[in-house]
Amino acid sequence: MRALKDEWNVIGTGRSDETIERVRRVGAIATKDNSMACRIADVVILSVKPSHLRDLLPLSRHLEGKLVISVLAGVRTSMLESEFPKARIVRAMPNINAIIGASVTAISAGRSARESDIEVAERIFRKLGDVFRVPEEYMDPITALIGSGPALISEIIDAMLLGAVAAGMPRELAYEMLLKLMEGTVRALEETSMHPAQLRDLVTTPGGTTIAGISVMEEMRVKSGIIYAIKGASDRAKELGMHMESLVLAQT
Ligand SMILES: NC(=O)C1=CN([C@@H]2O[C@H](COP(=O)(O)OP(=O)(O)OC[C@H]3O[C@@H](n4cnc5c(N)ncnc54)[C@H](OP(=O)(O)O)[C@@H]3O)[C@@H](O)[C@H]2O)C=CC1
Ligand SMILES: O=C(O)[C@@H]1CCC=N1
Repeated sequence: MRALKDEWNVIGTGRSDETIERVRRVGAIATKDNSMACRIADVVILSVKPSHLRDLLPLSRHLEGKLVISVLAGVRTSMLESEFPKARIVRAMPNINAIIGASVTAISAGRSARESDIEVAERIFRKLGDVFRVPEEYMDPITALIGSGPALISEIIDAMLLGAVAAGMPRELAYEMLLKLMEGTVRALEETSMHPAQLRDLVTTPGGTTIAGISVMEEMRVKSGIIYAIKGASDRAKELGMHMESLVLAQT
């Protein structure tokens, strides 16, 4: 929100005093009145949990002619278009790295959105990092890979840290070196354009330490576990969207 404030007048809403206080702390206008915020705004960003979307449906009457950007996991533009028929819809999936301006955000246009709407969404999310325009059919896997990705990668880093401690390294030293390792590996892949398997093979001396580590990873099915983790998160995004659609249909 702080990054957006440099260029736009930002109003943040919430139901609790804590949220209002958080919005105020970043210097945006804070209110509990969603209707008023929607009436004033040119662009409305929906960022409640998918299960809370139903509470926002009555706002439809204030959204005529507005650009509505939804970051809700799993919720399809077609559904938002049927609930907010007079608004133009763009769907976005950012990630938590937005807190340091390093998000990767995917955006897809709904049928009602104009080119200029997608450009506005791009301008907004570019303030928070990199932006990719994608077909909406990729949004559920992107939610898994990019939206949930920082958590999955943090789990991997945490596991490697524990491994280093188990092998006898002091935690602080291991953590500092581990973060540099992550950064260096990403840069090596980017700058050489090597496939990860090529880089792995360069490190894997016959009969050496790396193959000993990889063998354990294979025995523990770590790689399959990660493949299924991404697939499972993507399936969950799809399930959340379908669940929302059935709840909304049941209500109308
Ligand atoms: N967390 C992440 O990394 C990512 C999340 N997303 C998506 O973003 C959305 C939000 O997720 P997340 O930030 O984790 O969830 P949080 O619960 O942390 O945030 C939701 C916010 O919505 C507010 N809120 C809920 N209901 C209303 C309402 N009726 N009117 C106004 N404000 C309301 C809540 O404040 P209060 O309770 O005070 O009302 C809270 O600040 C989800 O749909 C998720 O799928 C997408 C990408 C990444
Ligand atoms: O866990 C979630 O549902 C949200 C969506 C992407 C990241 N966090």
